Amino acid sequence: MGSVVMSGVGRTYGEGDTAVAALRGVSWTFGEGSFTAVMGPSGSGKSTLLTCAAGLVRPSEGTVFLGGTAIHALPENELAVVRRERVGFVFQEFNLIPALTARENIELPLRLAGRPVDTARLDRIARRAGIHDRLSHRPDQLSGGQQQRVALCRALITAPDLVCADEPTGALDSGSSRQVMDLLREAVDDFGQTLVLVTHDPLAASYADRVLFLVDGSIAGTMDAPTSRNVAERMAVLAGAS
Ligand SMILES: Nc1ncnc2c1ncn2[C@@H]1O[C@H](COP(=O)(O)OP(=O)(O)OP(=O)(O)O)[C@@H](O)[C@H]1O
Repeated sequence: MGSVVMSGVGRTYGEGDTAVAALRGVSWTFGEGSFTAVMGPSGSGKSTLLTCAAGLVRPSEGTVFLGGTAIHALPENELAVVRRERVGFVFQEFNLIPALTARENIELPLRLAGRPVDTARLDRIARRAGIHDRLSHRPDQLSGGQQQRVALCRALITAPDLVCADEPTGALDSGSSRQVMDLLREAVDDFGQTLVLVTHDPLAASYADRVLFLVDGSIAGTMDAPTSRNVAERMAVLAGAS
């Protein structure tokens, strides 16, 4: 059920003379258990695509099915539950709660949903993330890379239909970035998660099964089995054309 099917999705911000068409008629299926990187020039609509897929932003037109649920048509209160319980988010700024320990941060989505904490699953995920010996630390006692790995554990703890990662390595050095990207790849390969990654970094994109290129709010092409070199070359072509 962890697929996202978008059909004819458009999103316009503002009205009249100041209206900006951020997405224009995008149709795409993020298959269950797939890892897709979304790339494109600044302002091409990457974050808007991700937030429409996750139910954070409502499309102006078109339909979005998340794990079989028509989220474009849900009332706000039901959409909030979908976001909380069926989508995991990882952002550039780790967005951990400073007063909570790493373990409490990871447990938070389950507690908010009134669901029991599966301690064995939490420990397994934390061990895979290499933070099992840091679970009683608060975020300010952790490195940036460790904080991002805690954030990723928090995104995975509910076994969501979709994991959204928006520039998750943007604030990390190359070593920490590699650890986070390895972990995202494992979330797909070993936990069967469906993952959509927005990134400007060709190296990060090379971890995906496929890259989706956006230009001016439309799909401008795809690349399967990407390498960082091939992605960088395509991005240079797109930047020249846009
Ligand atoms: N809340 C908003 N209000 C008005 N315009 C917006 C809003 N969010 C995005 N836009 C506009 O929509 C277009 C697409 O933005 P979006 O953030 O989706 O692009 P992006 O490819 O993720 O950009 P970047 O790589 O710079 O983060 C841009 O022109 C942006 O200015």
